[in-house]
Amino acid sequence: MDLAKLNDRGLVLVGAGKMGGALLDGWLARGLDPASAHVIDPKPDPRWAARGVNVNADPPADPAVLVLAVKPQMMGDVLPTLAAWGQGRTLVVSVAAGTRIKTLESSFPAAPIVRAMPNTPAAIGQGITAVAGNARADAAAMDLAAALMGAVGQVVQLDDEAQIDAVTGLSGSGPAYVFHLIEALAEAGVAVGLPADTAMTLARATVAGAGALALSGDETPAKLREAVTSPAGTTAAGLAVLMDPDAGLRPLIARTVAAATDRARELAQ
Ligand SMILES: NC(=O)c1ccc[n+]([C@@H]2O[C@H](COP(=O)([O-])OP(=O)(O)OC[C@H]3O[C@@H](n4cnc5c(N)ncnc54)[C@H](O)[C@@H]3O)[C@@H](O)[C@H]2O)c1
Ligand code: PRO
Repeated sequence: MDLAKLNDRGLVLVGAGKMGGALLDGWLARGLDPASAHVIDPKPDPRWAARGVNVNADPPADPAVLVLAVKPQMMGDVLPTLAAWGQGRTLVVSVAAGTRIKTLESSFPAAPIVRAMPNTPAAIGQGITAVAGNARADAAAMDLAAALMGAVGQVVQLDDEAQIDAVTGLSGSGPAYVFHLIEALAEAGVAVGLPADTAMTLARATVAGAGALALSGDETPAKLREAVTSPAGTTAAGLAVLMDPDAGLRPLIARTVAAATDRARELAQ
């Protein structure tokens, strides 16, 4: 979408921390006029004001979109202060883990509401967001939400809000798993004899390059893996460890995603 379309009525972002900030970076880079962007945050990063975004000042009475990006634990304090935007003209988008549509509806009973679970690569337009709407979120509202999140990456529409917890465990938290993979690769490179900075350069570029290759064509990850693996070669030796059915990556990642999904369910309110 041309985010310039939001520029007439404005966008209000409540909570411009790591995720809200990543989204705002992405939207500003893709045509949102800083003068139409309004941040409400008690500890705003000075970069927003420096870029011409309105910070804690005179938000519009009926913005096109209200984006909630505070911690789920803060929602109880924050939602009652925002009820004036729940009249139905403003699309409410919450990116919070855990906070259910039902909870949001109690503060915004007349509003179209979309729960969205993005991830931080949105800051460079390479996020992925899953969305689920309430009954008032008609096709136009879902299109607006998909366009908003589509401006900063891919969008997946969910059939059922309950799936958002699993999305949170996979792609919401997932960038952290991948960053940890880079750390682990670099540390392993040092352990086998490389200087730390060289190992980090190699690890970072390997993960980024493999990720880009995985997205670039129709080859499955399995085919791409096989293309790296010469019979009886080095990769086969490494994968014998990594793909061990009991101690390898699969069971570890399964437990990792399950733990994050369980935590999203625990945060439910
Ligand atoms: N960080 C991620 O990768 C990620 C991914 C997907 C979803 N989320 C969701 O995004 C939300 C924010 O997470 P985060 O990681 O950006 O946290 P964060 O702590 O970086 O950001 C939260 C922001 O909210 C602000 N804030 C606190 N109280 C406020 C109030 N009363 N009114 C307005 N703003 C207030 C804080 O100052 C901070 O800037 C969470 O609900 C989280 O579940 C985060
Ligand atoms: N960051 C948030 C958390 O850790 C939600 C997904 C990623 O709770």
